[in-house]
Amino acid sequence: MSYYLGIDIGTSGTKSLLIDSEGTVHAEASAEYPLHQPRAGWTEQDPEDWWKATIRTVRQVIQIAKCKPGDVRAIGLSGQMHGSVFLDKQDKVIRPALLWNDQRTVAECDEITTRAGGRKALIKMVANPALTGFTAPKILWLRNREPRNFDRLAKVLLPKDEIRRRLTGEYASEVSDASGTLLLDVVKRKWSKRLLSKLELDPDLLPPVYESEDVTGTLSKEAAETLGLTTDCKVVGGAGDCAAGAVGNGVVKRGILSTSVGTSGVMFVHSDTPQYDSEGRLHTFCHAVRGKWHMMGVNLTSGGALQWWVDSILQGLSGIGKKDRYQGATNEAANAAAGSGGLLFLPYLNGERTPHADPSARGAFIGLNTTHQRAEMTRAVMEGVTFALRDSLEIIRGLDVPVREIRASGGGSKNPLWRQMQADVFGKKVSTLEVEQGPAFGVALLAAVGDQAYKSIAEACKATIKVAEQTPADRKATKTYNQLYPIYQRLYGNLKEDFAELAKLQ
Ligand SMILES: Nc1ncnc2c1ncn2[C@@H]1O[C@H](COP(=O)(O)OP(=O)(O)O)[C@@H](O)[C@H]1O
Ligand SMILES: O=C(CO)[C@@H](O)[C@H](O)COP(=O)(O)O
Repeated sequence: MSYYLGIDIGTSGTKSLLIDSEGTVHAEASAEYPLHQPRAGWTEQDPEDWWKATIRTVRQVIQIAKCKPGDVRAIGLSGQMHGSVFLDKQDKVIRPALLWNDQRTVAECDEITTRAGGRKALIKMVANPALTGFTAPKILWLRNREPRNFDRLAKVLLPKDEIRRRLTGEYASEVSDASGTLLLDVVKRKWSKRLLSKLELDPDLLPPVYESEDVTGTLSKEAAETLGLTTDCKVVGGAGDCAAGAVGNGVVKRGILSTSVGTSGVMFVHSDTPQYDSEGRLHTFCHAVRGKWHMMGVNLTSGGALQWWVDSILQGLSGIGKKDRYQGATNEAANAAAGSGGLLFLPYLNGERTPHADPSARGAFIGLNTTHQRAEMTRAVMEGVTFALRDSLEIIRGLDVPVREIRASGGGSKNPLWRQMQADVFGKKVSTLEVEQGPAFGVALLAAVGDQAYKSIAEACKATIKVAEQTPADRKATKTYNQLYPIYQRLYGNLKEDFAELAKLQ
């Protein structure tokens, strides 16, 4: 039998999953790792942790599925986008990777916009404005703030592409993840020589860029031995986790929107041509589907807000272990009514991207009174995150993009309360699929396409993706949320200047 392996280098951990050519999942495994915050607004991870989690989870799935090494024909890689792995000439990691939600590059975003000749000129070259989380500002930050490290710099890789290097010995990226560097000509699907030259960056810093289903190499002898696989096993381009999740959710045509509550929150729609939000609130990136694009809105702290609330503030619930902590907290939240007794939560704990693009935005509970208990506060955190997703939905609807179906994914959407809340806040039924590991499943499908088990990604999705459950909106709850949402929307504008003052003091 032929098997395909999907590996997703997420922010909270790595997930690996093994499917056969019919798309049946034979094994799944995950391993968590820490996120380091040396200062407020800075987020870093050690690429070595991703590699160790990759080895551990791949060995686990091979063991669970009891497959022969030679039966694993191809691997697809997915991962958190925008992160910067800085390598020297000997392929040594120079410093910890800066992540997608790191906010230290405000000055470098201004520098990029100026060097490009203004925001409009920049968007013309790379389809997007400069945002702190993207990769190009991180490279400039290294040049400006750590010149000795910059002098050693030979290659910059995205998180999943660093894992590819360790698997195959090859430097390579693919169009969907490369779009989030701010250095890709998204329309032409190749590196923007023009912008690289304006930024005085050597194009050799970047790896060759492929389409997502293309084979970029095979396992090296060392990697094959470490993982218990063979050197015939191919590695395909794969995709950034948002596009990979969209493939795993079957969002490969217009009309379906996917929402993801992972550490970040994502609202994703397919487009047949490059389509733009004139205000730059949504990103316009290449899709993992050849010759197609997508738009998405991204919230920097989504499931991450519940993680912060449960781990840092509640610090566990009596009698509930770490593994069940989210379920324990959300079971309690289910005892509070929709609307959390008029308590609102702004989830901008790490600044925000869509719709505010403001690194200084901060989190807040608004409307507290003495009747509010822990249940209301936990529920308000979940509702605040869901309102933030609705902000992206409203922008997408405003651009006349058809939204006939909403598919919910990510760790948070495994939770029935959060699924119901999404349906109620969006005022529309949400579906979930039989396979919940969106990005890992998506890139396992890309691996199957790369191995020619399917003619196209669309064909692979049609054959393998099945809706498991539909959650209709509850009218009464939707009415409550429709009263609260306009207040939620106004709060950021009312607090913006105070957030900026506070951020300076943190
Ligand atoms: N049972 C659960 N109930 C509610 N939320 C959950 C549950 N399990 C995970 N989550 C949420 O999912 C998030 C992790 O989602 P995941 O898609 O695995 O993220 P990432 O890809 O960023 O690593 C956690 O931060 C948490 O908020
Ligand atoms: O920044 C983005 C997309 O633009 C994030 O979606 C990251 O790609 C991280 O994703 P998760 O680890 O939360 O899935």
